Amino acid sequence: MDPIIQISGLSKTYESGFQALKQLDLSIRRGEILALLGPNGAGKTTLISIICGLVNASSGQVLVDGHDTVRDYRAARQLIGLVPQELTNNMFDTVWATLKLSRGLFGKRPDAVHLERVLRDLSLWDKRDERIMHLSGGMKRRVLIAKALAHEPDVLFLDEPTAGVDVELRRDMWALVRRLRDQGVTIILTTHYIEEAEEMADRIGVIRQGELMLVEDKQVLMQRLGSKQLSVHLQQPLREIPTALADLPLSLTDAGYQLVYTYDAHAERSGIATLLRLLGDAGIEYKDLHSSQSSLEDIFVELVHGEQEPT
Ligand SMILES: Nc1ncnc2c1ncn2[C@@H]1O[C@H](COP(=O)(O)OP(=O)(O)OP(=O)(O)O)[C@@H](O)[C@H]1O
Repeated sequence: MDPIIQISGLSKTYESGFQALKQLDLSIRRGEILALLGPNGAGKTTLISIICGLVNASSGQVLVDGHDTVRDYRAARQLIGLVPQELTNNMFDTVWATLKLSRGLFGKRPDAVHLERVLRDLSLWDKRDERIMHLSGGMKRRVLIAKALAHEPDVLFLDEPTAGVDVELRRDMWALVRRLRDQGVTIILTTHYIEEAEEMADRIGVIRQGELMLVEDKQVLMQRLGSKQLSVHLQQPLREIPTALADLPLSLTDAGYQLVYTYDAHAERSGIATLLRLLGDAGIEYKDLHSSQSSLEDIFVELVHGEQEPT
């Protein structure tokens, strides 16, 4: 793995005493699309704000392409484009002036060709001479994205990019994100929408109460989703899985009273008939059989709402 961002032991306690991030470690791969899922207040915006140098961490370190975001702030920040949740444009400026200024702030030489491309990609070219205050809400959000791309960042953060936007803008944004990824830009997006993570991401991370509960390749997660489980509740507990069953994908739980068999939900043969025959041959009796299939939604709900911390 070639990480572009390395986060280690990152914690944040706000002045109120609230701990928003707890010892978070994460490596973000160069060129990937990483979706960070999590409920309201999980710490996603805090994490992004620390990486972008807008909020100070209480402890821990963030390196962006090897540059420490505190000691080497300018070099690190220059590599990053941030599309925040809230509108932060100067309403009196024109679209073109906003982009030009933003590019200049990052010390990049003027490049009208690049800015034109960005504006055309976001269907904003016709609006380039308009003052931002005269644009619709959707157009203002497009300007936020254009502004984040004006200095040609290597990493783009999108904080809940599609919350409350219409279908057309959502589709345009997804297409743009894919194009940027094809150009080698690393993209991190936060979202509440599981479908968005499924549709867009190479990897999915789940944050809950300031902790990274899981970060996994989407394909691996989807494979796990494609698997089904059959639970066999036994009459008598087993101390271990008998040798006759050793080749099957089985695990023993519930103090030896339950055998869990995992199989591919889409396979032609589940192998259940073989399992039951082998159980019979080995003289293992069971009371009950129960099958289940999990979805990304289940995994997410379980992770996020699973064990609530005592309040
Ligand atoms: N400046 C602050 N002072 C005190 N607490 C804060 C501050 N900013 C955020 N918090 C708290 O930190 C927690 C994490 O907030 P954060 O905005 O990072 O969550 P989030 O995952 O981005 O949520 P959302 O999905 O709602 O945007 C929340 O409980 C929030 O109330």
